[in-house]
Amino acid sequence: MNSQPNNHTTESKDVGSSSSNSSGNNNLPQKKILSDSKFQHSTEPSGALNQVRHRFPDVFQQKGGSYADLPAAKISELMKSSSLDHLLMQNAPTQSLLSVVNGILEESVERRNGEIPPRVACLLRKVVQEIERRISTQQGHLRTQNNLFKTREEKYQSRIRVLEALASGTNEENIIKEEKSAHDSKPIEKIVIEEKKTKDINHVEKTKEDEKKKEIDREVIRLMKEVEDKNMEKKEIDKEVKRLIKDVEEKNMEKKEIDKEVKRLIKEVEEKNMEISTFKQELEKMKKRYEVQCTKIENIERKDIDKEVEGKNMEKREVDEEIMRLKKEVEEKSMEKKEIDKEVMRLKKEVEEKNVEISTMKQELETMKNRYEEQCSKLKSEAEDVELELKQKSREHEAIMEKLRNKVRESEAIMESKYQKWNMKQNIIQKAVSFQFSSIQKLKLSWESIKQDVVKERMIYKEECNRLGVNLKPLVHAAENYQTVLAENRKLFNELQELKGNIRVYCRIRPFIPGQKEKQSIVERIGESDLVVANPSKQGKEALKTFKFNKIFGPTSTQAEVYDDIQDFIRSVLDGFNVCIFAYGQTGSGKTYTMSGPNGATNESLGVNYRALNDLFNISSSRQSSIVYDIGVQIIEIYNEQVRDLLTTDISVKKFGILNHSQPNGLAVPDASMHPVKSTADVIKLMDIGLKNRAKGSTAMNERSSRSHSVVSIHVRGADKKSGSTLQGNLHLIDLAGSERIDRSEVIGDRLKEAQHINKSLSALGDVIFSLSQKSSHIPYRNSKLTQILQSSLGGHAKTLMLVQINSDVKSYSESLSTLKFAERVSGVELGVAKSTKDGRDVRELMEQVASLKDTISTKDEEIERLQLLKDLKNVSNSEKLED
Ligand SMILES: Nc1ncnc2c1ncn2[C@@H]1O[C@H](COP(=O)(O)OP(=O)(O)OP(=O)(O)O)[C@@H](O)[C@H]1O
Repeated sequence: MNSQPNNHTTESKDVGSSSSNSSGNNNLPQKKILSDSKFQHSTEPSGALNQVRHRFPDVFQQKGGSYADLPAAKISELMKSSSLDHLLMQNAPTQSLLSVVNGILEESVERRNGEIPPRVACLLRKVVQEIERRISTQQGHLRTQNNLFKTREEKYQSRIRVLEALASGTNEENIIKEEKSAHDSKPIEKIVIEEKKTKDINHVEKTKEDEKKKEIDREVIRLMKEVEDKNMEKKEIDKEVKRLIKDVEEKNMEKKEIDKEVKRLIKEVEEKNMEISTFKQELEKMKKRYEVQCTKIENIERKDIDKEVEGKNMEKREVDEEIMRLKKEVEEKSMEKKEIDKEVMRLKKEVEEKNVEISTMKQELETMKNRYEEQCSKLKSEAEDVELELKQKSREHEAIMEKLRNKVRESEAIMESKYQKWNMKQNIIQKAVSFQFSSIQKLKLSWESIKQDVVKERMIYKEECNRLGVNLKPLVHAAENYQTVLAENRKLFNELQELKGNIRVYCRIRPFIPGQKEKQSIVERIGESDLVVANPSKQGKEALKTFKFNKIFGPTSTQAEVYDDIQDFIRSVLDGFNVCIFAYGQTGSGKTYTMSGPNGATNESLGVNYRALNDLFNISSSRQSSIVYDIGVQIIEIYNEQVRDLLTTDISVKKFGILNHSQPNGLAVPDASMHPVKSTADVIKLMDIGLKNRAKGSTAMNERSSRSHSVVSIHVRGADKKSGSTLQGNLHLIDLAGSERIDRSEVIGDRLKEAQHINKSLSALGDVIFSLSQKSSHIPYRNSKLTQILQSSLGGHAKTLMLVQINSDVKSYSESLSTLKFAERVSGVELGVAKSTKDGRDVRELMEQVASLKDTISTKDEEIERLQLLKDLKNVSNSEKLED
């Protein structure tokens, strides 16, 4: 029965598809489903089935046209080998079996007048039994399927319950954990603070966790809803299945009845067949008896025979009538059989219809089952997914909970350690507090004693302060006298200057200018204050001539070195002295260089004018606490015995008057413009303007020789802040015109006139200085404009510095010699080395006086500093007292 029919391939495919949808645990039901599918396919007409249906009558016809004619062996062979039995054995479709039965019945009706051979009837019974068996198997399968559905449903229900339990379990677990954590939080204030911190840290994680949980819950609720929907659907499907099963059962009952009817009819047909066969036998016997009678008649007399024949004919007619009757009866039976056949056909049709219905129902059932299975599998996969997800979530939850637990454990440990630390600290603090308490007691006691000491100290301090106040008085007095001391110091300094000589002569030897052809110098030796020049036209000692000045600057001397020795004069100006610095020398000997510096001078090459002004401003600003200075500048030139203002563009003033007697403002040329200056930069600007406006001309000795005397007058007015007294000082910085001899200058006309004026004024200057040094009663100031202007700065307490410039070139020997002689006349007589020697004792005394005064000043300075310190200390203590 297990051997496969032609539709084996289709079945295998069905098996494959159903097995792919079912789980491995359901092998047994799957097999049943497999046989169901077999059954199902057997109901459907297939190619193989039609083949069997068409082939079947041919098989019977080939065997001699009648079933009755077939020998028993042949029928059994047919049954066993190729046809019905084979079909049965091969698990042929039910439709084919029914077709076979139908064919047999039709055959028996058509060919055998309703006579069905008993073997065929037996075969029919087998077929009917097979159909019955299949229906019952189908029924069983349906029941198993139903059970399977129920089992699956239960399984899914249990899974859903597990999922629900899992979901609710996670919630409960979380609630339990939360409760546990809440329970663990003991109401220790410090721990609560710590726990709060931990909770705050975990709060964010918990919120995330809750959100995740809520999401899972929502997913579970959605799935539960889906499961409920599916259950509802399943219930409906179950109801439908039950209804179908009921229908199938009803149909089976109907079929059973039909089968019974078929059986009864078959029985009837068999009985009729038996009757027919009995009748045939009797007919055979009668035939035989007739033949015997015929032969007997032949042997008997013809008459007798005829009579007998007539009788026999009568008998035969009777028999024929009987046969006719029987035939009629057979026809009736045939009619009956036909009716039965019709009934069978109708029943068959009905069975077919029922089968179709059953197959439709089965198909429906199958589709529903498939749908149900699909839904179940989907649900299952979803449930598995959800289960996996839930597992994943629960694992994540577990991990998070583990983390939280670890954190809680860690924080517990930390709290424990902190608690212990706090306990230790508390103990320490308690100890410290008790220790401090005792210390405070001690301190209180000592405080009391200190208080008394402080009172005592205060008394002592007061006394000390009073004493200090008494001591401070002379110091304050001394401090007040400081300015006086300073003034005294200034006075002494100027006295010292005077002792050094109010008219001083410095000699500077110009170096050879780069590019100068002849570099033969007349200077043989340069000392500190003496200079030996050699006459190039003479030899030996005769050629040498020694000149002595206050200071000699060689060709290598820098501008700074020269100014270093001039600086003291500048200080005197701020002390209210008139100072006159002028450069004297032949053209090109470096007068302008020394006084102003070269064109585009740098810091290093700046001349006396700029350095002096810079110092003036520096010193005045250092003294600004005590004296306020106002500085003004005038720049004039004396050209051809005419005074010109170099700082004005106003040409209306043609002649500048010169005041012979010093005015209260100290101005010799009051009409010249006065320019107040605040810084060196201001003065530099003015000097630049003056230099540009200065009259210059070309001489044989210098291409651009200064043809006038330039006088830069700086007028300083100081006001003492404390005393209100004022002082006035003038600084005249004079760049004289070249002192060369007229014959050597090779000038004529205007230039000659210029040179004559220059020489005249220079000799007048020499005369004035000489007269001053001789302390003559008459000083010839009026001989030139230059001496008139410088009158206030040359006589009296004025200080004069003459910078004698020498060009050491051999060619300029005679000019240099006359310059040196002029300077010697001025310095030698005025300084009066001899006079100085004469008054050596007085000078020494004065020098000693100066030294002792300097010592006094330094002592006073120290004392003032000390007093200042004491004063500061007193102030501090007073402020402390006030704070107390
Ligand atoms: N000490 C020095 N070092 C370098 N160069 C110098 C020095 N003295 C003068 N000179 C240069 O010599 C030249 C003449 O100098 P300067 O013009 O100063 O002479 P001067 O006496 O003013 O002439 P003048 O009377 O004709 O105006 C200039 O080129 C100047 O730079």
